[in-house]
Amino acid sequence: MSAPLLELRHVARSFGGVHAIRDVSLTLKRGEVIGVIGPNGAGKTTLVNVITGVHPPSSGEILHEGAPIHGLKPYQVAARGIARTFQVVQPFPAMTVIENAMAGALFGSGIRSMPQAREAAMEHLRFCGLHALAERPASQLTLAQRKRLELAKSLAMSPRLLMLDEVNAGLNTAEVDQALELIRAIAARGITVLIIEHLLKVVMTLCSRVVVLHHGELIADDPPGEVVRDERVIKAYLGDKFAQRLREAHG
Ligand SMILES: Nc1ncnc2c1ncn2[C@@H]1O[C@H](COP(=O)(O)OP(=O)(O)OP(=O)(O)O)[C@@H](O)[C@H]1O
Repeated sequence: MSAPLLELRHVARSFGGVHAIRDVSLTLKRGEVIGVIGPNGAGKTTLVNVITGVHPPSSGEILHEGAPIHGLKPYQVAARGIARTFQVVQPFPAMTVIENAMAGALFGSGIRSMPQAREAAMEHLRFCGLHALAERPASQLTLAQRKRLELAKSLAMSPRLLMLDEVNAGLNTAEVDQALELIRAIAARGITVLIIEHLLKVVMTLCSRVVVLHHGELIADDPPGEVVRDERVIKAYLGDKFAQRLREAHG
């Protein structure tokens, strides 16, 4: 049997006396869409940061297709096809939309020529519905468009695992629905998606599995229908009334 796409074994990361994540063990399989939820400060972004080499784990192991990656630098992790978006989207404002997407193509995908990078960038802008804005300065984009550009830039890196950190935060209902469609289309390409999300609607409709963090600990790793019935999750995060509404809305 081949090794899982990604495996975390007893991973912990502390900052001074703060245990941002503790003893997290988790396996991601190819083609899954996994949600990560939990209260503010639960360790969700730290989880992505340790996987991507931004903050190496204090202890534990991270294996990508069976090979350890926990000592690698972020660019080395990216080169293995592991990409992420940031909670606060920061396109290079002085560059055009297509130049931003080209940066992704040149950085992560192995493409080295500018015409090829441009072609790849345009394809990803089209996929994300931004091709008509290709020559605009990135600074002119709306928040929803900036988030799409962040996706296009990450996709241009040809990832096999894409981690989305609150990609829907600040969007209105219509924009969230459009983003949902886009994330579905990304997953349909066979890219494994790990999505940190506060909007439970997104998690309930998109994810086959939901990981719940609380005070840095993984307290659940189950299908969404089970997570909303899990007493620990209800107590730590959802609350009784909200959990009840979710169960009613999603059977
Ligand atoms: N670079 C850092 N230096 C110091 N403390 C940090 C750092 N990064 C995270 N922390 C701390 O680790 C804990 C987990 O933070 P993290 O950002 O991972 O949580 P989160 O679940 O993503 O929260 P949110 O939903 O608010 O984004 C918090 O107490 C945070 O203050």
